[in-house]
Amino acid sequence: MDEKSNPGTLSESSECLFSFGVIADIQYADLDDGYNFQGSRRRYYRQSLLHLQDAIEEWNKESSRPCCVLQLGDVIDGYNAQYKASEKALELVLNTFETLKVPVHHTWGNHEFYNFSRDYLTCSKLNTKSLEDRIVHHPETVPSESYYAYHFVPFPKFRFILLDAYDLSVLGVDESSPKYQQCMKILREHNPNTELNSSQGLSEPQFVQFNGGFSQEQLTWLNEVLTFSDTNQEKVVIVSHLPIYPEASDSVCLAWNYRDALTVIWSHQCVVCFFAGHTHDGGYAQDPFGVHHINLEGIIETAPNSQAFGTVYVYPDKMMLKGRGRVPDRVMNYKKEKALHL
Ligand SMILES: Nc1ncnc2c1ncn2[C@@H]1O[C@H](COP(=O)(O)OP(=O)(O)O)[C@@H](O)[C@H]1O
Repeated sequence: MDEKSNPGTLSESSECLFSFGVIADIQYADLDDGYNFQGSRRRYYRQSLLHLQDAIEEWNKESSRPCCVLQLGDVIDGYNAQYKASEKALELVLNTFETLKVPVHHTWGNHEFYNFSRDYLTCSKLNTKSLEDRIVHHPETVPSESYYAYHFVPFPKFRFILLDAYDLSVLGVDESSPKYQQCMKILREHNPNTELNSSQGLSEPQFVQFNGGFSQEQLTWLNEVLTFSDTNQEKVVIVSHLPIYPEASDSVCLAWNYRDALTVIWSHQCVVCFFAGHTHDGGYAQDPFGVHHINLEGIIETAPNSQAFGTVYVYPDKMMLKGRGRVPDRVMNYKKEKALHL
């Protein structure tokens, strides 16, 4: 399904319940324009901050303000580390987010780990876990401190889950730690290349250093939250920096163990959609279980005369993404027998 429609003009059978904003791969740096590794896509490092300002301005003036914004990771570019500008760049971006009149939920991507350690991020304003929801009498739905993931309820019967796609990763972890050794072992088992960022010759091209995956512990937690949501007839939106569905993404950009995440999600009814960043090109596919996978176009590769963000309008029977600039509109119907009865 790849319908285009305008939530503003579509004749609605029911009213919009609430909305939320989405934005990905800002990758700000105080640098002249450059290119991606392949040299095929221009990157607008300074412009990215102006794109963010523009998005915030639009969200702030929407007649019915979004409940929150989901920032899908890679908020500043890895180049900042090279120029010892990481903290300054982060401060600029976070100061810009301060002008947003609704809460922002930050996801962590590879560029966060090029600039900062996991410990640093945990103590930074990029850790928005304080916005999490705690379900009373359900300790199994409380995430462990060993990964950065949480869930929250922006509107009754709708649960949002932020996943940590770098829970298994060699990025951001101390090289002397057992976790680093374990993750390097996984990576080397799947990638014999000297340059671990290269996917050349790999049967599973997602096993590159700039990706990561989900630990069994995190997947078990996800399963518990989805079980609760199924039982309570909630609708669920999942967010991760890395995509998990091959038909919506470049195969190199997928999470290492994307199949494990899909297996968990597919064993539940409640998941409506899965938002990811990382690819910059954008992508969409609905999987055989009816879950909509959206890879959002990245701000960093968005020309000054365009835009790349969206607002998702939530209805009792569907969600509608209204894209701005190079983000297309999408209609995401709920699984037929599972329309929400309010
Ligand atoms: N095929 C490759 N071979 C070697 N290094 C690569 C390759 N592709 C990407 N890299 C490196 O991996 C890192 C992440 O790549 P990049 O395209 O910048 O990721 P992102 O899309 O997240 O910005 C960069 O340091 C880049 O130089």
